Amino acid sequence: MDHETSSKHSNIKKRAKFAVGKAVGSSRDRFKTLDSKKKGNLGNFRRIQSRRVKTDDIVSNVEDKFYKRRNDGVKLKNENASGHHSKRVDGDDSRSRGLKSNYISRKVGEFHGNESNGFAGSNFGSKKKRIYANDASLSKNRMFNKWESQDAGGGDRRKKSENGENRNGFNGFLRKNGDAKHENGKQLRSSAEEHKFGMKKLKIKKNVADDSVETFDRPRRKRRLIRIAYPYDTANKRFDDSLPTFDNTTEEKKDLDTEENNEMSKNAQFRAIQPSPSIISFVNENLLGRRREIEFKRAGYNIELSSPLDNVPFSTSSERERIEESAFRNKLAFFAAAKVSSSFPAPDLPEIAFAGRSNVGKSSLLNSLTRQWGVVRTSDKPGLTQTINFFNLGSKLCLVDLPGYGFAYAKDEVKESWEELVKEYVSTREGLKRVCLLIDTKWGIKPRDHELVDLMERSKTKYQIVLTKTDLAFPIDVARRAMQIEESLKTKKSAVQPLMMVSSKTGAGVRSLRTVLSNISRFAKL
Ligand SMILES: Nc1nc2c(ncn2[C@@H]2O[C@H](COP(=O)(O)OP(=O)(O)OP(=O)(O)O)[C@@H](O)[C@H]2O)c(=O)[nH]1
Ligand SMILES: [Mg+2]
Repeated sequence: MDHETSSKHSNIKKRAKFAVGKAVGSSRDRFKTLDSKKKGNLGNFRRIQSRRVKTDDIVSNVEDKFYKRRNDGVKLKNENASGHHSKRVDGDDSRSRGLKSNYISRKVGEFHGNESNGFAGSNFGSKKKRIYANDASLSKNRMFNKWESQDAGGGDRRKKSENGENRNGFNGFLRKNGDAKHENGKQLRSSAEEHKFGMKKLKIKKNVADDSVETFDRPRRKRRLIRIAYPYDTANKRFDDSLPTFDNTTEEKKDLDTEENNEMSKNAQFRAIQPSPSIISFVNENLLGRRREIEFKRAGYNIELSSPLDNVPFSTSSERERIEESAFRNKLAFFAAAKVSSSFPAPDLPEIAFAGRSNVGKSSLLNSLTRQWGVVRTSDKPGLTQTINFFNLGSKLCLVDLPGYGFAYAKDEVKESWEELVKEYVSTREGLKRVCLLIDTKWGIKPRDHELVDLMERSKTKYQIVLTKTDLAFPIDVARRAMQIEESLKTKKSAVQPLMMVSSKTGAGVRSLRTVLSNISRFAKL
């Protein structure tokens, strides 16, 4: 018996050396000596390290049980052997770690309801088995399946013969495993709860099952937060005069329904508009509306230039970007900004103002008309221009960029103050020769636009409608919108014909607008 036990321990020693000492200690040392190229497989080293940590934890968990069992004289009576073992377990060298690992595996087996079959989870077999044993805490059910397939081998036979208590053998393990799984399930749940409430994870060392806590230490995947820069998608949103409310009262729902129906009928009405042939031909000749680049190329425009349609087609490099209107060849220079009417500069030059809802493209149009990109600041966020900005175009003309009204990211009081300022400017400003009222082609005239139109009618300020962002609508819709607005302003006396259609992006219609505006400066009398 003694002989058998001592031979068993020498066997343990050998296998420990091979299994863990070699795998953990030696490879780690070797890793240290490797050069950076060979360290490529860092993942392997880490895996080995983590396995080692688990092993050490489990050893401290089961140490007491091991010595208790041994001292009870179940099988291990040999003084030498016990002394040898205690030395090994307390020791810190790789060999003792290997032994610990073996013993732990066996204990894990016990934990899985195989108390009588002490070697059920033993790693005396292949290296693979040792890994499974350590993996036990990762997934009890999975481990069961692995053991079921592996323990059918020679390792099981040895357990039966060596352990006197092993009366149930492998079948016993199978029978009891169901209960064990139930227990483990509970423990896993409790561990998960601990983790959930942020409690200390590795605090109970005596319970082997608590090693499962480690399995939850893996960093959880962070939930992806989708941030929306603005509360509403400004690109596709029809800007109403007020922000939509989200109250779920039935009355408001009804109102929304009726509004929606109205909106639908408005769309249907819009689609029913038959544009006049002159408008359609103007749209097609100026390549207005959403078009493919190939059309621009065929027409001889260089699409690599900004606002390509504002260039001379088939031009040589010396001709390109030539502005035919002399007034617009001058340098655009900012010279005043006003928040209140008292700070308006003296009206020395004929002025052309650009009014419209926020984000309609007023500032962009100024840049596009003068071909001086970046002089006037633009943004896709409504409400960038917050003061009345005055720009000199040489000594010929003054271009005025007004703050937008309607939808803007600003406080209501602030927006109201802008609107009041704009109204005051357009109705009282001396030297104001024309207001270009910019309307987004996609959305058409809105109530706030009508308000301004009425005001300019009362104050007899000349205004001209300019459809913007035509490149975002189909050509036929551009023509429809132009037709619709012309019809609605037929009776207005201060409205100047023709209605203009432009795109600051493609440059379509910009040249026509430039011609109209330079004529104003030419014939203006101050
Ligand atoms: N596709 C397209 N986008 C345009 C056009 N004109 C302007 N934009 C875009 O519309 C956005 C608003 O342009 P702005 O010129 O800043 O508009 P704004 O009317 O001055 O706005 P506020 O200063 O807020 O009143 C910017 O992102 C521009 O790039 C156009 O003709 N076509
Ligand atoms: Mg602006």
